[in-house]
Amino acid sequence: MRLEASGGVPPGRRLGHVDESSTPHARHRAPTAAVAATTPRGTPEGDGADSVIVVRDLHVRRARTPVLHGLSLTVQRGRIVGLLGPSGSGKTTLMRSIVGVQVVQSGTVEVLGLPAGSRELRRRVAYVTQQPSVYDDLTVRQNLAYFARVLGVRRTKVDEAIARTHLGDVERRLAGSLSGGQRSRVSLAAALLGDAELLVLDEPTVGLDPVLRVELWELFHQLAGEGATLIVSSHVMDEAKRCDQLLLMRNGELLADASVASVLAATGTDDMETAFLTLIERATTPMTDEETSR
Ligand SMILES: Nc1ncnc2c1ncn2[C@@H]1O[C@H](COP(=O)(O)OP(=O)(O)OP(=O)(O)O)[C@@H](O)[C@H]1O
Repeated sequence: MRLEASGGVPPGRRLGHVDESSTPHARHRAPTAAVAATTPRGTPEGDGADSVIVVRDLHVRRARTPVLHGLSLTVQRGRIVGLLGPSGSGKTTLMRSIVGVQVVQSGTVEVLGLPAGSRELRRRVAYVTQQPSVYDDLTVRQNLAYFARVLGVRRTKVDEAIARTHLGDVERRLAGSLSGGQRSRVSLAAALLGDAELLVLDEPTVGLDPVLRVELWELFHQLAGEGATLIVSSHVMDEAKRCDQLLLMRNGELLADASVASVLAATGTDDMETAFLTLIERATTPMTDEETSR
């Protein structure tokens, strides 16, 4: 995971990966299986004071290939939003668009009432990428003390972040000597230093044992209880059940934007993995004669 936007993108890191082309592309057919209980797709409620993220008709290309095909969604304050989908479905690209480091082809992304990537959002939005962003030759504590200084926050925030991410046992170890899961937690701890209003976390539980996974989800719920909004991507379907809102993605489209209960009810199952597979199956079922003759 790499900390990109808590207190700004690290020096030397280019903003807005320029990988779009201006060539228009054909609009994809909306999946027939879309579940939209939270917000009807295509009609985000952008005016509500509690909308932290409003995405409208977002199209993104990467290396000239269309990756996001007209996504629209709204996220309300204090929610934990699970961003789920197979590898390559566009989760990271959507997250990058939300934190404002992705050039978009068309559409709009508003975060906390401002265009994504606005300077004013730098301290209000924290982004933890899949690649840990830590200095290997500094200890855990030194890493966090450094980021605290960059952000201009009190040193006590370092203790708080270490405690919240359960890094106390390794705080004096060099980051380079830690396991992948521990290094990821250092990145997460750095993201917590600034009390960001929106936390965008790309696969934060990868490489964690089941106990730590549960503890991390407890932390996410505490943060949401304190008013933060969290976008958490994951491949692990049972983690979806811990979220308030699910965004299920496939091939750059939203198969569902709904609560867990709605997704399960719409697919007639109790199991999130089966629900997701059902949605995929419905989305890929060829249209019937009846539908095409309309
Ligand atoms: N830098 C890049 N240049 C070109 N194409 C890219 C780049 N990064 C991602 N892509 C492509 O964009 C699509 C979406 O990728 P993205 O990383 O957003 O998916 P993802 O759902 O986050 O995948 P994963 O779960 O494996 O991280 C994929 O087809 C991927 O190959």
